[in-house]
This record gives sequence, C-alpha cells and structure tokens, in this order.
Amino acid sequence: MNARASEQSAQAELQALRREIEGHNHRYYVLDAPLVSDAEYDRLMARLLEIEQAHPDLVVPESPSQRVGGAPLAAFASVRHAVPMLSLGNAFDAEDVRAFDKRVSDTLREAGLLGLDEPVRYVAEFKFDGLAISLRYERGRLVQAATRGDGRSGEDVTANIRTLRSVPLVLSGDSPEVLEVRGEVLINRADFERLNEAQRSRGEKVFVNPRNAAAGSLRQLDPRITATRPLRFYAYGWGEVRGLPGAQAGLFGDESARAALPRDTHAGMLDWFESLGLPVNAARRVLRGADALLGFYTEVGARRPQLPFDIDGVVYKVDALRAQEVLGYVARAPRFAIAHKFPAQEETTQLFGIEVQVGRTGAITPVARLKPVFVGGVTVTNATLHNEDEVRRKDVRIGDTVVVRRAGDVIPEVVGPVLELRPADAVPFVMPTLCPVCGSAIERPEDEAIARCTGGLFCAAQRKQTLLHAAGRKALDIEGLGEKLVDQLVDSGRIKTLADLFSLTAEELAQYERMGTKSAQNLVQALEQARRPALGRLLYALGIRHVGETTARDVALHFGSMEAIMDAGEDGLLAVHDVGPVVAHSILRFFAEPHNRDVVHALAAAGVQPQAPQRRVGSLPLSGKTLVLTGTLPHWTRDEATRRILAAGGKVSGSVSKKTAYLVAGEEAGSKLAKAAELGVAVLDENGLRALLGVPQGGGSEA
Ligand SMILES: NC(=O)c1ccc[n+]([C@@H]2O[C@H](COP(=O)([O-])OP(=O)(O)OC[C@H]3O[C@@H](n4cnc5c(N)ncnc54)[C@H](O)[C@@H]3O)[C@@H](O)[C@H]2O)c1
Ligand SMILES: [Zn+2]
Repeated sequence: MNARASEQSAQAELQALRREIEGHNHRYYVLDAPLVSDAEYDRLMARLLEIEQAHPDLVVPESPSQRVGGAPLAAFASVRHAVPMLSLGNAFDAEDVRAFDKRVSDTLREAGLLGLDEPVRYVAEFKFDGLAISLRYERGRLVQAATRGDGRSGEDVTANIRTLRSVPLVLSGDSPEVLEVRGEVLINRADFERLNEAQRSRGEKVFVNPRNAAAGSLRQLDPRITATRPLRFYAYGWGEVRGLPGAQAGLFGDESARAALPRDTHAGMLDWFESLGLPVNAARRVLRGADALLGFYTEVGARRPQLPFDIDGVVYKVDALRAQEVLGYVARAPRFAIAHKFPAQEETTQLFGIEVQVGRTGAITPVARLKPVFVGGVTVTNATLHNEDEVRRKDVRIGDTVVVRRAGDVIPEVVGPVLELRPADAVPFVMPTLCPVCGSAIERPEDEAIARCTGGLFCAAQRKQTLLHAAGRKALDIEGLGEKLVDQLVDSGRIKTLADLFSLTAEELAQYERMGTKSAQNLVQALEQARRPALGRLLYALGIRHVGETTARDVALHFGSMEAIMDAGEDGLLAVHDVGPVVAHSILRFFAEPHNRDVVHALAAAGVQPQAPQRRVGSLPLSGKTLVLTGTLPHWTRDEATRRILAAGGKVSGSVSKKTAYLVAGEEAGSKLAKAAELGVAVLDENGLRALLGVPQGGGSEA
C-alpha cells in the first residue's frame, strides 16, 4: 500500500473508532448505562492511540484521545471548573511503569530536581472505580459540588452531595478562603448488591456494576433519591486553593499555584486534608523508584478481592509539588501521574444456553454456557447460576449479552444481562420437570431454593457424583479415578455402589477407554491403599448430607467404629462436639435406609477396614512450603509469625526465590515485594497468612 492509501484507510478506521468510542462515552458518562466492558472500551481506545501515534497529522482536538469524559447533562446546571478536571494516563504492565518512571526521572534530572542515582519519590494510591467529583469549600463551608463532565464544565450536584455522610459540610480547623477538593464517589460492593436487590424487587433498573450504581445514584435530579443511596467519598487531589489563613497567605504572591499551598508534597496535602476532616483512604504510601511501585501493585492486587469496594488499579503520583509543576500536562492528563490498571475482572459475552447439572444429592444446578471469554486471568466457558430463583433474579435469558465477573480466585459469576442488547427472541430459562439423566421427577420443596432429582442412587448422575466424592482427596483419596472413567464404569453398569470399586482388577480396567496397563495398575494400587482409610474419611466418603470432613472426623473420634456410628441414637449423636439436630437427623436418616447400610456392609466384605482414629490425623497446612516475611505485620511480630509457620509445617527463608510459596508482606515492605512481583510469587498480608493457618482474622479494618 502506498503512503496515501495507507493514510486514507487509517483515516477511515479512525473515524469509525472515534464514532464508536464517542457512543460508549455518552452511554458511560452521560447515561450511566454502558454497553461494553471497560476492558473492551480500553481495547478500542488503545487501537485509536496506536493509529494516532502512527499518523500524528490525523490527530484532531475533537478526538476522544484529546478529551475527557462526556458532555454534562443539560438537566443539571452547568459548573465551570476553576482548574480543569483531567483524566490519567494508563500503564498496563511493568514495562509501562518503568517507562513512566524513566520519563519522570529524566525530566527531573534535567531540571536539576533529582540527583544522579536518586530514585523519584512517589505517592501510590488506590485507583477507585467510582466517579470523580470536585467539592468547593469557601471559608470552610461546602458551597458547590460538581461532576467532572467534559473536564472544563461539569454538572452541579451540590444538593445531592450534601446527602453523603462522609462529605463534611464544614471543614474543621483553619481552612483557606477557597479549597476545591477532588476525589471519588463510590459505593461498596455489598451496598451495591443490596441496592440492586431493592431495585429488582421494585421492578426498577438494576445497575451493571458499583461504578455505574454510584454514578447513577449521584446524578439524580431528585436529591431525596441520592440520600437513600449508600454513597461514599475519598479525597485524593485538589483544584483551586486560595487565601490561606495565617502567615503563609501571600507569602509567595501569585507566583504559582503550588506556592499558595500549605504543603509542598502530595502526601503532605493529603495529610492536611485529613486534618480538615476530609476522608482520605489509608492505603496511600510514599515510595521510591519503580520497583517499590511494582511491589505496591502486587500487594494491592492480592488484597483487591477482599476490599469492600472496587478498584480498577493503583495510581502513582510524583510526590514533590515542585516536580509535578515541572512535569506538567498533556492534553487530557498530567505527566506526573499514571494509573496502573489491574487485569479486567469483568467482560461481556454471549449466553449460548442454560443447562442443568445433577449433583451428588440430586441438586439440580442451572449452568450458563458462555461464548468463551478471557476474564480475571482465565478463559471462562461456563458459570454456575446456582438455582432457579437466581436465574429469575438476574433475569438472564438464552441469547442475552451478559456481564461475566471473576474476582481473584472466586469462581466466575454471571452478573446480569445487558438489557439494551437483548434480542427479541431471547428465551427465558424453564426448570425441567424430569431429570435429564435418569428421567425421575424433579421436585422442589415449597420452602427450599434447590430443586432435586428424586431418583436417588437410581440416578446415574448422582451415583457418579457419589463415587467422585468418595474418591476425592479429603475422602478415600483414590488417585486416578477421574470423571471420564467413572462415567464409563457407571454407564456400563459395572459399578453401582462404592463397594463395587474394590472388586475392580487391573486387567479389567485396562479395557476401558483411555486406560493404559500402567494407569490401570496404579489405580488398583490406589484402591488397595484405600482399604485402610481413617474412619472419619470413610464416613465422609459416604456423602451424608451436612456431614463435612470436620464433622466426620469429630463423629469418628467420638464413636471409634462404623458400627457404633450406625447404631447411635439421636442423643448419642447430639453428644458429639459440634453436632446439632440438623446433622444428627441427617446421619440418622442416612443409616435408616437399608440400601445405605448395605453399602457399608459390602465395603466391609470387600476388605475395607476403617482405622480407628488416634488423635489428630492429616497433614499440616504448610508442610513442604517455604515462606518469606517482610515489613511489619499489624498484630504478629516477626518471631510470632515464624513460630506459627514452623508449627504448621512450613519453612521460613530470608530471600524470595522461585521456590518461595508465599511472601507475607506488612507495612513498609520493600524490595522483596518487587522481587515477588517479578517472579510471580503470591503475596499475602497477615490476614491471608491467618487464613492459611486456619487462625481467626486479626482485628483492624481494611481500607
Ligand atoms: N464501558 C464503557 O463503555 C466505558 C466508556 C468510557 C469509559 N470507560 C472506562 O473509563 C476509563 C476512562 O475513563 P477516565 O477518562 O475517567 O479515566 P480513568 O478512569 O482511567 O482515570 C481517571 C479517573 O480516575 C479516577 N481516580 C480514581 N482514583 C484516583 C486517584 N487515587 N487519583 C486520581 N484519580 C483517581 C478519577 O475519577 C479520574 O477522573 C476507561 O479506561 C474505561 O475503564 C468505560
Ligand atoms: Zn436423576
């Protein structure tokens, strides 16, 4: 392609992209009703920037790359910002962050503000996923609140902001004549769920995510509605500041905006805000150099799923205000700050179908079949919808475009449909009346959320799940007995109960699909080992409802033999530590069924001999794992943490390497965090360590 043709096709693509992005901007900023995920939007924007970088002459001031947000809604009075409200540049990986740090260092060295080997000092903060707001205080009183709008003018939402309890109407202490505080309005995830629940029950619009709910709640024409919404506010910056009380006032004349400020660092300004009674999030930290920033990113990333609100990244800001001034601005963002984004937790995709799965106890679970989508670091193809009510509540229909969320290690979830994209022929889910596996009736007791197949062990699906449960690690731990083999063994009629497993021979097993002689032999060996299970494990393996592994162990410890458990009456069972009426009745009901007693007898006949419990069985939670400690933990001393790790079978080492299982990081953690980030070593805080050790969480609140 010649230069002219290439320019023309770039122009065409640019125009299409700009139109598309503008459409999304309008839906997101003005209507609070986005059609695509943020990740999808970011991809469009990245493509736009790529083309504009290759063809700088095609960049126009109207391009979304040069502008902030969307036009303010005409229904609100318009407010012109004394100092524009900008956006932030983005970093998506460590390389972007290092490049940012290099740009900053180079500029500051050139300006003589940074020594040769001196690292730049930054403040790292959360990047709150809410909406930006500017609060104008005059002589300490809140006089105006405005949204960001297009950055120059925003919407007057003063009456709405006044309903937020976290926004002080009057500042404490000596406040300047004018102080414009900038920060984020957001909504906690739990509050968001409750809000949506209430909206749904009233048949009103539900929000796709907390950011949206926060924006929609704040930008209400009737402030009484805003007052009912649990909005929160955190300050992280400022606009105009004028007329300081006391001696500083006028000290610097009008020489620069910075000189009028009471502090000369960003961190100092935030501390000052706090002293005025403004909410500033405690997670901010002063750090030096790119490594420390990356360590912060990893650490916050690990905490992200546990935070009460959504953050979509962290923000790094040059701390010294003099340095900020020297670095200055580009069209839509400062050069002295950057947002380091986390991988997207939400994506949109197509819902192909809703199938039902039959569980071990017959529970029927609707499962969403999705067009494969990469979210939260994995490709998701299906997601549980839990039960019939959940499908109704979320109002997802086959054919819908849905929002899929995966936060941390939590299983992927279908958040809800994008209603605007619902096709006319979308099909609502109908719970089948017959089990798709065995044809038995599906019943749902009046007062229960779960529908069940009534087929019991007649139902192949339930039989398979029972076997897989029994083979599991916490039960008989029969390695090599996987889903595929269980399917064949049950479908061929060879295995009807758990006891039948123990008559399998290697020659016979080798006949099954995908079973070599070697794996057949291994499986028979695993079965051989499973003939001497701890009593608690065997009890757990039977799959009695409400009897988890801990309960099974307690019951085994109490009675000492299977016969004693089978013959125990209600009072006997209730005497067991931690066993209540629900568990007791479930055990009684199980052994009242002759076919269940038959299985236990058949197991004995097949040579399965449970071992009476001695005290404390099972391996230690950290055996074979090496941990590294760094920084100061909130409650435990280094010695205390070390002692507990050793007691749990773990090792403690002084340096992070590929062999490190976890880095436990506290306050003021340093270079080890960066090292962990580089090597992909998981980072925990004290509560994370406590969770591993099975110790209750320490006091003190997050964020
Ligand atoms: N899904 C969609 O259709 C759609 C449309 C438009 C925008 N978006 C989303 O919005 C982003 C772009 O929006 P943007 O221009 O507001 O940029 P941005 O949200 O990436 O960054 C700037 C904003 O970050 C916020 N912020 C949070 N914590 C902060 C802190 N500690 N310090 C400073 N600022 C902080 C402020 O509100 C600021 O305005 C996109 O990357 C995308 O995620 C989505
Ligand atoms: Zn069935």
